Amino acid sequence: MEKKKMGLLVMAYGTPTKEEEIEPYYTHIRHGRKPEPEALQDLKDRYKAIGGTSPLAKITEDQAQAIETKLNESQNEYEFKAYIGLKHISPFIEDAVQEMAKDGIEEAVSIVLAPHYSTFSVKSYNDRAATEAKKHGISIDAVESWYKEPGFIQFWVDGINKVYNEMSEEEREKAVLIVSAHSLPEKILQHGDPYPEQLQETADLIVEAAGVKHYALGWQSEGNTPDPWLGPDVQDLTRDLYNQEGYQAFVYAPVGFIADHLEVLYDNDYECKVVCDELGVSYYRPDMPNVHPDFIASLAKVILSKVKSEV
Ligand SMILES: CC1=C(CCC(=O)O)c2cc3nc(cc4[nH]c(cc5[nH]c(cc1n2)c(C)c5CCC(=O)O)c(CCC(=O)O)c4C)C(CCC(=O)O)=C3C
Ligand SMILES: [Fe+2]
Repeated sequence: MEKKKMGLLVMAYGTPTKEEEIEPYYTHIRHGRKPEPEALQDLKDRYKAIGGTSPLAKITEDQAQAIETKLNESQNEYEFKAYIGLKHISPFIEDAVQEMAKDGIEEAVSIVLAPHYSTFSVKSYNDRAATEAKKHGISIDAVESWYKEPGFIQFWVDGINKVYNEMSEEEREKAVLIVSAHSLPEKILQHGDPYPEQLQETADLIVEAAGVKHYALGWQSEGNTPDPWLGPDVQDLTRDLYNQEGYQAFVYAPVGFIADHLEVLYDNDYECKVVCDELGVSYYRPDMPNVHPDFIASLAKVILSKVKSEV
C-alpha cells in the first residue's frame, strides 16, 4: 500500500548563523525597529561569549531530521517529510509552508520546538503557519503544547538525578533545584495565558518523579523593555534563596528551552554561574534535550497521536 504523504512543519525561534545576520535578526525580533547600537553590540558580545554564533541552527536541523526519521520508522501509514520554519530568520515559517505547497503536500502536522503554550510564542507561530497554509489549500493540524509528555519529563528527571547523584550526601541536603522558562511580559496574564501554569505543572511532575526536596520556580532572559516581566528572575531568586535558606548548591533546569543556545549557554551557564561564584556556592545545569533519542521519541509520539486523532 502506498504511504500517505504528510508534511511535518517544525517551527523554532531561529538564530543568526553569522555575525552580519545579527542585526537583521534583532530587527525582526523588534518588529522591524532597528536596535540601538549599544543593544546590538551587547547582543553581539553575548554571541561572542558563547563562541561567535549559537549552536542552535544546527541543533534545530538535527532535531527536525531526527523527528522525521523516528516518525517514518515507527509506522507504515504515512511518509513524513520535515520542513523547518523559523520565527525570526530565514527559512521563515511562511517559506516552509510554501515549500510544502511546491512539493504537493496537502496535509501537514506542525509542532513548535518549545514545550509551553503562550499567546506570545506558540500561538504566534501557529497563526503565521495557518495564514500561509490557507493561501495554498494546505490543512495543518497543530500540536499546541507538550509540556507534560512523559518522555520529556523523564529526560529532565534523568538529567537531574545524574547531577544529584554526583553530589556528596552533605551537598545534596543543601541543594535547590531552580526550574525556569523564558520570562514574558506580565500583561499576558490579563488574558488568562496558560504559560505560567504549564511551567508549574512541568516543574511539579519533574520534582515529584526525581524526588527533589527543595525547589523553586523562576523566569529568565527577560527582554529589555519598560513593561514588567514575569518574575522572579533566576539571578535574583538565586540570591534570595541563598540569603533565606543558605543553600550551598544550585541546580538549574531551564525546561522552557530544549537546546543549547544563547539563553542557556549565556543566561544560565554564564550569568547564573557568576552569581553562584559570588555567593561561593556550586552551579549545576543538567544537559539540554537536543537530539537525545528519548526526547525525540517523545515528540514523535505526540505528533503521531495528533495525526491519528484526525482519522
Ligand atoms: C517565550 C520565548 C522563547 C521560548 C519559546 C520559543 O522558543 O519560541 C524564546 C526563545 C529564544 N529567544 C532567542 C533569542 C532572542 N530573544 C530575544 C527577545 C525576546 N524573546 C522573547 C520570548 C521568547 N524567546 C521575548 C518576548 C523577547 C523580547 C522581544 C522584544 O523586546 O520585542 C532577543 C533579543 C535580545 C534579547 O532580549 O536578548 C534574542 C536574541 C532564541 C535564540 C537563541 C540563540 O540564538 O541561541 C531563542 C530560542
Ligand atoms: Fe527570545
